[in-house]
Amino acid sequence: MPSPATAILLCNLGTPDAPTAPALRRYLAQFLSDPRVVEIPRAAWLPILHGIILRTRPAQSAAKYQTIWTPDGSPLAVWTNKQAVMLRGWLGEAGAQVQVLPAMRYGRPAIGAQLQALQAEGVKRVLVLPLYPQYSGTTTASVVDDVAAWTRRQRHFPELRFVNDYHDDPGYVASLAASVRAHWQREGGPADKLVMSFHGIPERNVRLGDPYADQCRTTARLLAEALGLAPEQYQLTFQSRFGKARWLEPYTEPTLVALAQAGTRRVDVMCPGFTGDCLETLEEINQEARHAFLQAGGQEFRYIPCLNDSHAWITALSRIAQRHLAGWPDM
Ligand SMILES: C=CC1=C(C)c2cc3[nH]c(cc4nc(cc5[nH]c(cc1n2)c(C)c5CCC(=O)O)C(CCC(=O)O)=C4C)c(C)c3C=C
Ligand SMILES: [Fe+2]
Ligand SMILES: [Fe+2]
Repeated sequence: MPSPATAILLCNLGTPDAPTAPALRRYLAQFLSDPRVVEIPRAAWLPILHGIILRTRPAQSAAKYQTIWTPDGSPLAVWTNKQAVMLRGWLGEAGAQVQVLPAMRYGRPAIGAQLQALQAEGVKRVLVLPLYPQYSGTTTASVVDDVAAWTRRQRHFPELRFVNDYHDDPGYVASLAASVRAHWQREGGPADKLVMSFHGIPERNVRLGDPYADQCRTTARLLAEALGLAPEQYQLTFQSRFGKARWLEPYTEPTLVALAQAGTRRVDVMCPGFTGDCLETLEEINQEARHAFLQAGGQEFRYIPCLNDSHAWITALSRIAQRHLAGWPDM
């Protein structure tokens, strides 16, 4: 059978090739020299990046990756690859003949290399679908920049469409709600509080017009409504602060410590902005934040896994894709 003329590029952040300092240095150098991620002027930032950060952080981060690495590689890559395979299967069952390739903004497989492979196969149309439900200039726009860096080098490129966000998509919210209900069923009921931790960004980006914070708040509200939670039963927080500037607040770990100190005994903790488990969820939340909560007097820290390969999520993702593929031939 000839390969389909339409493809989806399922884009994620990317991850190092190995949990080692040299692999982390390559990955972090690419990530942190993206002007979408660090907006400090190049002339000031690059000496700090190469002279300070890339001398110390690679070894520290490698040690963290070692604690979550699997026999099949980095969890972020494992889940992204599995989601791509499942999405293709789901769309095929729905009668849409599409190729689905995973692609990473940093590291491999690179977005440009995957677009080149699709072009070589004769693909005529590509839907770029980032695995970020909430739009941010730091993530979604950076994927678009990378696609544009490839089109700039092509004389003739496929027709392109981009998904900006799906933070309020009913299927996405329902799949999150289903994951929480399944967790409550396993645990015998809800904890005292549900903490929804999203990746942070600098507060300045939001002041300058990045819609990310609003979209996180909307996702959290819709999820709470789907679960029938009153405002005092859940809390939205932001994690993974990087650097000294002010980031979106409240910060996840200090909030968990404050909750424990104020007498909250049991927490359910989830990361709705991450569609697959990765370093930020498995290490920063399920190891570091857990430790901080228990050290501060909390009794039980119950981590709720990301959507990963849940059927409700792949169904939601295939519906999001189908909506954006509508009107193209063979859909
Ligand atoms: C989900 C959305 C994400 C946003 C928004 C985001 C912004 C952002 N991140 C950094 C710095 C780092 N992030 C790192 C890891 C990382 N970040 C995301 C997602 C978002 N980042 C994911 C999925 C991951 C995990 C990757 C994995 O391999 O599992 C890291 C690397 C790890 C480390 O050394 O700590 C850095 C650095 C900034 C500066 C930023 C916004 C400005
Ligand atoms: Fe990040
Ligand atoms: Fe982190």
